[in-house]
Amino acid sequence: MTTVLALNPGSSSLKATWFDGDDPVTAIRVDGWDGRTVPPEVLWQRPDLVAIRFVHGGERTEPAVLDDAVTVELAALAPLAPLHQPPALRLAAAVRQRWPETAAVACFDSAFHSGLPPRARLCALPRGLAAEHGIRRFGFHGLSLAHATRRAAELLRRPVEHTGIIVAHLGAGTSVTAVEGGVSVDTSMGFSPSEGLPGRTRSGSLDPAVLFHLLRRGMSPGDLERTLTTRSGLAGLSGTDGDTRSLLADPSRDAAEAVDLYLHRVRREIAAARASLTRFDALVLTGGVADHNPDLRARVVAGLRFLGVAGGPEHTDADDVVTAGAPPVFAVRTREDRELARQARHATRDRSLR
Ligand SMILES: Nc1ncnc2c1ncn2[C@@H]1O[C@H](COP(=O)(O)OP(=O)(O)O)[C@@H](O)[C@H]1O
Ligand SMILES: CC(=O)OP(=O)(O)O
Ligand SMILES: [Mg+2]
Repeated sequence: MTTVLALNPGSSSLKATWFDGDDPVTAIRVDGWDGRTVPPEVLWQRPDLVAIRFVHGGERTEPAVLDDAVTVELAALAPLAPLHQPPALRLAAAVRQRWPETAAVACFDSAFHSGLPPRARLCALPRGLAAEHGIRRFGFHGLSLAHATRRAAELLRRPVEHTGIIVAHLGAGTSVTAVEGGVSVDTSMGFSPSEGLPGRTRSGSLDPAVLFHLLRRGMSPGDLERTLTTRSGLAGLSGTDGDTRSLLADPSRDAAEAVDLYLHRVRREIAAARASLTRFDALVLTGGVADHNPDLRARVVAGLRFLGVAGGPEHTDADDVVTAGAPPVFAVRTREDRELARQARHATRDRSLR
């Protein structure tokens, strides 16, 4: 049986899970990971195969076995995912150095969105300019979405081809995606994981005039990028570290306003996603916030009665919570690790390397 190490460098944590076949045997989570040093416990035991989450795969639609050429290609995308791509590249370098004989597979968040239709993929810029600079919308959180979509179809007891769902991934990064027939048809993150909803430290979408204004007032492009990616979002609004646990424990008005804005923006994005679907069979909530905080889940759902979503009786199904309604709400536990292991096994199934 193949052992797989699944590595998920998120913007607020590093998660590692060892699988024996399909079964997770050990998992560790390093909260507040600095993205620079690779903690030794993450590389404690050599697996047969390593799967590494890269949020940005550019135009790639499938996982790729990491070699020098793929690494150079992924490094070129670092400016489009500054919180994620450099740490993932460091992790990949450490893995390849430690276990040069072991295949390491890059699995991409963006690949789940490779079927976005033009209306969701294009940016409303001059076409020539967008083409010259490779500007288009990609979408992220795809490994989480792939698992959530599969699980939602199981819970609906229907083939995935006959489902229309909205998935809100509520983690340190926040996104909402409309998935029809198992395919992403629209999503709130775009060219980079900075578009759309505010995150723990990311501003999310802003009027572009805010950027011109700050640049004209003397802020450098580098400072602007750092401010919008590491000092904004829930952290910037509240003066805390932006973790929902810190926000909910903070009695200040700023923290309460940050939570209110977050919930409002998540609901607004869910309502917008409904316009991208021809059918709406379930709302799926996933990501660290949804996994750990039933109260915040209920507060998102409480404002969505106009979509037919309502807080009804709940039951658990394996790791997940089903709230009855038409459509129902599924709190699907985030399992990017399972998806990583699945994709890496699939990508290397014909290789003698394993
Ligand atoms: N026990 C918990 N209670 C409430 N919120 C939590 C808890 N654990 C994690 N979270 C929330 O989940 C967020 C992290 O989500 P996660 O999806 O793990 O992020 P990432 O993958 O980007 O590191 C934290 O910022 C925090 O807001
Ligand atoms: C894409 C993204 O924002 O990921 P995470 O929530 O893991 O930081
Ligand atoms: Mg994450």
